[in-house]
Order: sequence, then C-alpha cells, then structure tokens
Amino acid sequence: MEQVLKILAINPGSTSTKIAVFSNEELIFEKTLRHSSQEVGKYEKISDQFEFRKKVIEEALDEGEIKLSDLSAIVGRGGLLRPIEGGTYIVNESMLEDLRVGVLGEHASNLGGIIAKEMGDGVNIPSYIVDPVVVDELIDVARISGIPELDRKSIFHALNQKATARRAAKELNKEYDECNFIVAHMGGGISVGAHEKGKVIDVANALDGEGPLSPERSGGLPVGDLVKMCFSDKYTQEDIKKRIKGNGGLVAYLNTNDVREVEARISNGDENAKLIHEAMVYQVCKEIGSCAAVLKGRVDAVLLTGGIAYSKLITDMISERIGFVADVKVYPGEDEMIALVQGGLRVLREQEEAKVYLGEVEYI
Ligand SMILES: Nc1ncnc2c1ncn2[C@@H]1O[C@H](COP(=O)(O)OP(=O)(O)OP(=O)(O)O)[C@@H](O)[C@H]1O
Ligand SMILES: CCCC(=O)O
Repeated sequence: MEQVLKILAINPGSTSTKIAVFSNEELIFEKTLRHSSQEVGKYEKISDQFEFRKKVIEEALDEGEIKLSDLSAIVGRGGLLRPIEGGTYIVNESMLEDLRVGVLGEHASNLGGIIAKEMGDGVNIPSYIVDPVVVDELIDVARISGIPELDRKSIFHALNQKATARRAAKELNKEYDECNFIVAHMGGGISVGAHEKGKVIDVANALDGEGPLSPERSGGLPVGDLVKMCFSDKYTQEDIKKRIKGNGGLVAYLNTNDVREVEARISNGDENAKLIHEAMVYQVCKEIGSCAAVLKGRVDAVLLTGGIAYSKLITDMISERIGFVADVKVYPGEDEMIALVQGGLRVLREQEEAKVYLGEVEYI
C-alpha cells in the first residue's frame, strides 16, 4: 500500500500568503491569507514580517484542524538566493542567512524557506524549498551580455515553468529530461525559457529589464535612452527601478495591470489599448523565436501558462505568429502549490536526493 505523506506548502506573495496541505497528491486544505498594505507596510524589510506571517499561518492551520505533528515535511517557495540549479533543496543555515539578509534583494518569497524551517524544526520534520526564482541552468554562452562588467542573470518563474514542462512531458509519455520545450509564463511578469532536456539553458531576466513587456514590467528597453533618463536629474534610482518592475509595461502605458480590463477596452474600440496589447504579444513571440534558435529548432512544444494564458485572444495571436515553431499547448493559471508539494514528495519518496545550498557564488 502507498505510504501516506502529508505536506504543508507555504507560498508568500507581496500581498498574500497561500498555504495548502496535501495528502500525497490530494489537496486536503487550502487557504489564501490576504494582507492589507497597512498590515505589511509597517515593516521596514520583508524579513521583518516573519513573526506576523508565521502567526497567521499557525492560526489558519488551527482553524483547519491541521496538526503540524501529522505532517511529513514543510515546503516553502524559495526566494532571491544566489543562483542555483533547479530542484528541491533542504533549508540549511547558509540558505537561511542569505534569505534573511536578502542577498539578491527583497522578495516576499524569501520568507517561504525561513518560515518552513522554523515550523518544521518545531516538530522535527524536514523543510525544503523547490525551484526558486533564481534557478540558474544557463549555458555559458547565454551569460555573456555585451560588456564584461555585466553578466546576464537567470531570474524567472522557475517553479511554474518547470511544473508546466513536467506536465507537458507526461502528456507526451516522456520524461522532462527527454524533451525540449519553450515555456512562456505570462503573469504580472512574463518569462520565456528555453528548456533543453530538463534544464533552462537560456531565459530573459523577467525581473530586471529583459524580455517582453508585461503587465507590470518594462521588459527590454533602449539602453542609450535609459542611460539619459537615469542622468536627467528628473528621477531617483528608486523611480527608475519602479518603472522597470512594478510600474512598467501595461501599467506605464495603460495604467492597469489587468489584461481583462485591457481587453474590455479593446472591445470598446480603444485603439491605444489594442496597440499596447498587440505589442506585448508581439514581444512574447519574438522571445519564443529566440528560444527556438537557442534550441536549434528542435522543439517538442511551446507551452503557454500563467494568468494571461486564460485569454483566448492572446493564445490565438501567439499560435498564429509562432505556430511554425512547434505545437502550442495552453496551461492557463499556475500550479505552484502542487508543484511545491511534488518537489517535496520526489525527495520523501527517494526519487530524487535533496540538494544542499552552499551559498558560495559571488553575485553582483
Ligand atoms: N481570463 C483572463 N483573461 C485575460 N487575462 C487574464 C485572465 N485571468 C487573469 N488574467 C491576467 O493575468 C495576469 C495575472 O496573472 P497571474 O495571476 O499569473 O500573475 P501573478 O501571480 O500576480 O504574477 P506572476 O505570475 O508574475 O508571479 C493579470 O494581468 C490578469 O488580468
Ligand atoms: C519570478 C521573478 C520574475 C518576476 O517576478 O517577474
């Protein structure tokens, strides 16, 4: 008989903490805990929110009559760590230190590992993170930018991209590491990755001014003009950063991060909304085209995922432009909670060994 393994998954976002408990692959409890800007805004750093978030998680678990002592492991969404390859990592002291200081920056997902470790240690069960946003499997040639001072970085929706790729591989009756996919995760940020035999060998840095424009991110910009903007004395460093992530893309052009709202405006004849919407799709297609070149045209399928993949208008426009590359498969939304749990299960079932974070890579 199959052993029953119960896992708690913790996924902290900027305005919410999602938690879920699975018994093997079956969801038995789920809750999205929303945090108002007053609640989280009073903390200077994201790591200062630790006690607050842990407490609300504990209260929700109590209400759901979930006992930590019944669990086999806790899995948290990993954060902005030093670059690592994909997989499930045991939360260790080096990782905790980097998550606490925010070695690569502040990100709500930094709390995932910290909270998982604290709660797991309390009942002597292991804590893990799975496929954090800094998964780095770039081939050497993809790291070169154009000046030696600046290496290209791999920051993307690794958890959902890899989960989607594993799902598509299964549907093709293949293992993930036997397939080549191009995965476009289209959410508030958009990342497009070239997956070669289970490794994301190239991907635009979705957080920091590469790739397509997205609801909240600028994507790649004309660099000369950006430099002029930086030195114009009109903007602070924070203003420019915010323009690249947070207030860029659709927010900058159309003052909304909601693609549904943009499509409603298009239906009402708004030509500017139509142009910007089309530009976003066009840029996604260009990025898919570059990934096809990275994979030398050997592509099993193009996978479209994230909230924007619910838009048939957009998935049809993408298919029409890049359908020549490979079959296009659509997986709307994201399956991050089950993806976290599956990462934990692969280790507990000894299908994979938990990786160890060394925290040694120097990163600028
Ligand atoms: N049915 C739909 N049609 C069109 N767009 C949609 C639909 N449902 C959601 N979206 C859009 O998807 C986007 C949000 O996607 P998602 O929820 O994946 O993002 P997120 O989780 O906030 O950010 P990220 O995925 O970058 O972490 C929004 O622009 C939203 O308007
Ligand atoms: C997942 C990191 C990229 C982004 O938030 O846009």
